[in-house]
Amino acid sequence: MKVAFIGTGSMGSLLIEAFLRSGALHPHFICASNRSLQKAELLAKRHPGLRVTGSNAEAANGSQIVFLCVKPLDYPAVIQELAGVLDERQIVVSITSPVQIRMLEARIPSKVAKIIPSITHSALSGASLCIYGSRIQPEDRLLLEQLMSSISVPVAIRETETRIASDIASCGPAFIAFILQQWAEAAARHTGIGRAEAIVLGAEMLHGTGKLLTEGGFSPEELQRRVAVPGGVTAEGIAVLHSSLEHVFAGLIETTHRKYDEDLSKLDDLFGRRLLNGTADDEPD
Ligand SMILES: NC(=O)C1=CN([C@@H]2O[C@H](COP(=O)(O)OP(=O)(O)OC[C@H]3O[C@@H](n4cnc5c(N)ncnc54)[C@H](O)[C@@H]3O)[C@@H](O)[C@H]2O)C=CC1
Ligand SMILES: O=C(O)[C@@H]1CCC=N1
Repeated sequence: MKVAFIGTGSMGSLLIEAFLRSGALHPHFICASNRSLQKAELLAKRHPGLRVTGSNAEAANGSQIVFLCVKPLDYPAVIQELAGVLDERQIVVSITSPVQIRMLEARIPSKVAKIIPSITHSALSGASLCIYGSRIQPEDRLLLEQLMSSISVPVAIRETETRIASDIASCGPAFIAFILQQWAEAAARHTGIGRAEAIVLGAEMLHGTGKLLTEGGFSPEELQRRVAVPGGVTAEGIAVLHSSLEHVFAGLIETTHRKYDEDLSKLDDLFGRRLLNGTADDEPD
């Protein structure tokens, strides 16, 4: 099975290397393209056999699955380049949340899916969020879920849930890392423990907590009950978090959804302009 990756930045490279490491894909069956070819060439150097090209159309041509790994506002240009080479047998996978499946189905003949990945896939873990377009057949879905399960836990979601699910699964590692950083810095400031030591302790704690919440079968409520012994320290700490965090998550969700809506309307505009004029200004890397 030939698989193409358009865009070999952070997420495109991460997906390619995770699929290779898991053994799901072999370098000889991957073709990658990137606007600046040097970035893709680094991947080819690390993985002999992997083909790279500066032409998105050449990468996509004849590939059974084409992963689009560029930023949302770069989609209209990439789709315009690919429209002439894609056919109805190919599966095109968008990895970005604001690009709607309807936007792609209106412009290319291929089957379209949206799969939002997460940096956690580089540790062959985390949930990948799968949304299937109207042309995706049961066998296409099976193929995509088999591929994604080599590096993640594929979870089917509705397109209307993309932003919130992506907040948790894809932005979540950054949000949790930020909380850990703040916690470790406060610990260092207030107690004199080393920041690095606090981060090691926190990272091991997160690893174990994640395991308990997944394979351990714990719910968040059970986990709190088991740790917060009556009259103990944890319950006092949870009371502080309860009052301090009350509005934090509502604000977070409001902000990410506002940004998503802005991107969505920019995309509608950009896709519309490309359809009318056949072109639009491209931003350099
Ligand atoms: N970074 C993350 O944790 C996650 C990112 N995503 C999505 O992945 C997408 C890519 O994000 P990153 O990899 O972080 O960004 P990035 O900026 O690292 O990579 C984008 C790549 O696309 C290339 N590119 C731009 N225009 C191009 C064109 N016309 N043809 C070919 N290549 C082109 C750029 O040179 C760059 O290498 C975004 O849409 C983002 O929403 C989704 C989930 C998680
Ligand atoms: O920050 C972003 O826009 C991307 C989407 C999900 C994670 N990172």
